[in-house]
Amino acid sequence: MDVAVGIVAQRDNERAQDLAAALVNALEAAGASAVVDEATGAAIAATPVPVDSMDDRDLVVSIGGDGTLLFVAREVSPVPIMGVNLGEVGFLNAVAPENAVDVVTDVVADIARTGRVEGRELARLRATGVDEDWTLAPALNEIVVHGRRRGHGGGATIEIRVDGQSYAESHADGVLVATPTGSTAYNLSEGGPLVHPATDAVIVTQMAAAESMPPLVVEPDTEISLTVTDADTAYAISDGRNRQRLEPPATVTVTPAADPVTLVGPQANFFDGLDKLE
Ligand SMILES: NC(=O)c1ccc[n+]([C@@H]2O[C@H](COP(=O)([O-])OP(=O)(O)OC[C@H]3O[C@@H](n4cnc5c(N)ncnc54)[C@H](O)[C@@H]3O)[C@@H](O)[C@H]2O)c1
Ligand SMILES: Nc1ncnc2c1ncn2[C@@H]1O[C@H](COP(=O)(O)OP(=O)(O)OP(=O)(O)O)[C@@H](O)[C@H]1O
Repeated sequence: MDVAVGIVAQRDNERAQDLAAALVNALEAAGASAVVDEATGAAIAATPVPVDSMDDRDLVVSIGGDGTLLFVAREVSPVPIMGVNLGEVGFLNAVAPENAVDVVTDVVADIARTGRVEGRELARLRATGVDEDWTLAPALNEIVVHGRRRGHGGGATIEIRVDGQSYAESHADGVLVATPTGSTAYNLSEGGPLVHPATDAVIVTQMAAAESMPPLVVEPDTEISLTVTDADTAYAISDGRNRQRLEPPATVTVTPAADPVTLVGPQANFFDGLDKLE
């Protein structure tokens, strides 16, 4: 089959753009078609398309840091994604830049031969408003519910219910519901546990709670509900970017999202990656 690839390079990053240009050349030489995001298309000789229109591609390559991959996942999933790491941490991006051309052309040759893409499915979380009509973009890392702002005077009282049973209720900066993927991100900074990526789980971590309970790990099909009171304003936020303003009292329900993210390419060694975290 003719394989169609999309490439998204971190904006304003010349190294990412140079690598995108090298990938376009290698893919076209191998008989595949390649398009790039619009910002990259303005900098290199390649066909630019909006990132959200890459959902018709067989594979999308994200060149940048974890933030770029989270952005690409939001725009193109369920299309399989390969992450090339140009960032500092790069937990989600297993491919080193010097290997990118070889790894991408090998994967594209496999897709051409088999018509299939091999990848690992990463679960996401879905947050919806109870009695309010909104749903956030699915979260690959975490859903955070917090008060007006982080820090003194900005918190709220948040009750956490797990499949209908009350687990904790406290004044806090917020509460974080994370996937195993997100365990190494914001969850870790707030004292939540590391969860190995092969584990199916959802993590619930309070943020600077006055009366804290230990972080809780539950099985993925659990319904977590967060009821916010004692604040004029609060927010529900998916992966740090997609946010919904709440007018407390308000309840947010967090459940498994229907579509996972499919990550293609070699899997980063989890324990080696931990050295990169602060
Ligand atoms: N105090 C904190 O640790 C904190 C605060 C806000 C957001 N975040 C994280 O940033 C994410 C949004 O990313 P962004 O790029 O838009 O914001 P950003 O640019 O502020 O990135 C924050 C940092 O989180 C790292 N990161 C993201 N996902 C990770 C993961 N799964 N494992 C390990 N590190 C990871 C990134 O490499 C970056 O260094 C959110 O999902 C949240 O997890 C962390
Ligand atoms: N090609 C692009 N087109 C549009 N938006 C982009 C593009 N590349 C990056 N972005 C925006 O930039 C954000 C992430 O990039 P950012 O530079 O903040 O972090 P990063 O990829 O984690 O890199 P680093 O590790 O260097 O911080 C995305 O959420 C997205 O909004």
